[in-house]
Amino acid sequence: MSEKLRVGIIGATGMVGQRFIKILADHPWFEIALVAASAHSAGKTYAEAVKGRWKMEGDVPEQVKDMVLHDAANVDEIAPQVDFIFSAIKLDKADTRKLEEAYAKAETPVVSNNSAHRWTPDVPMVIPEINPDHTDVIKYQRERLGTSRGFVAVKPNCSIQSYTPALSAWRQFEPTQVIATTYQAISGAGKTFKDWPEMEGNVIPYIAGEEAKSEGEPLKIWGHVDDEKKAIVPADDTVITSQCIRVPVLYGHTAAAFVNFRKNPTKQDLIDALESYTGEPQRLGLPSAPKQFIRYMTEDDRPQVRLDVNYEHGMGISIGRLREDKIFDWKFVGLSHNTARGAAGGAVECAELLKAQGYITAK
Ligand SMILES: NC(=O)C1=CN([C@@H]2O[C@H](COP(=O)(O)OP(=O)(O)OC[C@H]3O[C@@H](n4cnc5c(N)ncnc54)[C@H](OP(=O)(O)O)[C@@H]3O)[C@@H](O)[C@H]2O)C=CC1
Ligand SMILES: N[C@@H](CC(=O)OP(=O)(O)O)C(=O)O
Repeated sequence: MSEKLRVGIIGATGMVGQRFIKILADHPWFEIALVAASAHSAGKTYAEAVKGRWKMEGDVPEQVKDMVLHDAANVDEIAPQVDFIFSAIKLDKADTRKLEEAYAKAETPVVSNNSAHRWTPDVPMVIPEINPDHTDVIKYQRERLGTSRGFVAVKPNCSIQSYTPALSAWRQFEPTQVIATTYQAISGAGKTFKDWPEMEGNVIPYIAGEEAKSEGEPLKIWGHVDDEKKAIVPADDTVITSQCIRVPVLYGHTAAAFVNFRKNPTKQDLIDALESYTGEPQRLGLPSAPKQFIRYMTEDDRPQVRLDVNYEHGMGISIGRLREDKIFDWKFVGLSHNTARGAAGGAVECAELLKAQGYITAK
């Protein structure tokens, strides 16, 4: 590859924005051309803006330290300077939808972490290993927006990524009912223990809006592009119910899940399906693709957050404790990294897929 694509990060100063900076500091296809955040940060250098709130391991990467932050609202100023945008802004949903579409209409594709557009019917919500074909809907979105290259694509909520990959590997056995309880890290709320000391030794049984996302988003991911409706139609053959709990962990969302199937897989069928599950990112050799998307751990006390969260650089999913249940058919535990696979890493892999498919190009 000769030239890297120029990427702008909006919301670059937050927890997810910082993870984007870390991942993209040394990316073979993309280079950080511009950083933006709220009007409050605009005009500061990146290093000044994150002073005292840099939450990543290691120092702020050299190449962004002296970059001057833009106000993300200045679409006309930002769009001409970049080939595409990663969005990690935290704004209310209506404003986010408007801002992300403004970039798309300025012919600048947006790959977003924000939940605002997840249920826009012609916006693909992509886990590249699972539903890479959903990007087919982009042609209909471009038709609606009147663009030739601009569009919005999103990655799903972080907590679903600890159980949805396993259920996706098991779609062939026709899962009908699922209970998923998630144990979510505080970085999911953009926080560390320093910012949120009440979380030390504590458990909070409420994360606003999370249960609806946990129950609904996998269905869109398992849906299909309907050419008549020019939209993604969610699957309706699985019902998920969930409870989402905040726990005193910095990185790593764990899920304890129960599942009923229409078919009758054995334990070995289920393990084989996990271990052999592979997708477009592996086939295409995308730079962020884990070699092994899902691993099965046989030890009784795994996966553990401390030992396993960074599996495949935080891009792999660890599953364990698969066993028969008295009420449901099977139960298991899953773990994923919420700011890597679950946020910035998942979005970067999605952008790599979009580039490989020809949707993101140099301007
Ligand atoms: N943390 C996680 O694990 C996950 C987060 N997400 C989503 O990613 C997004 C970012 O989350 P997170 O990084 O945790 O949030 P943070 O609160 O850590 O960061 C928010 C970012 O948004 C910027 N921002 C705030 N107000 C505005 C504004 N008016 N205009 C432009 N930018 C603004 C902030 O800039 P400034 O510094 O100037 O205030 C900052 O860069 C959210 O939508 C979140 O729901 C998705 C999956 C997982
Ligand atoms: N709500 C998640 C993080 C998040 O931002 O989710 P979403 O991308 O769906 O808004 C958590 O607190 O762990």
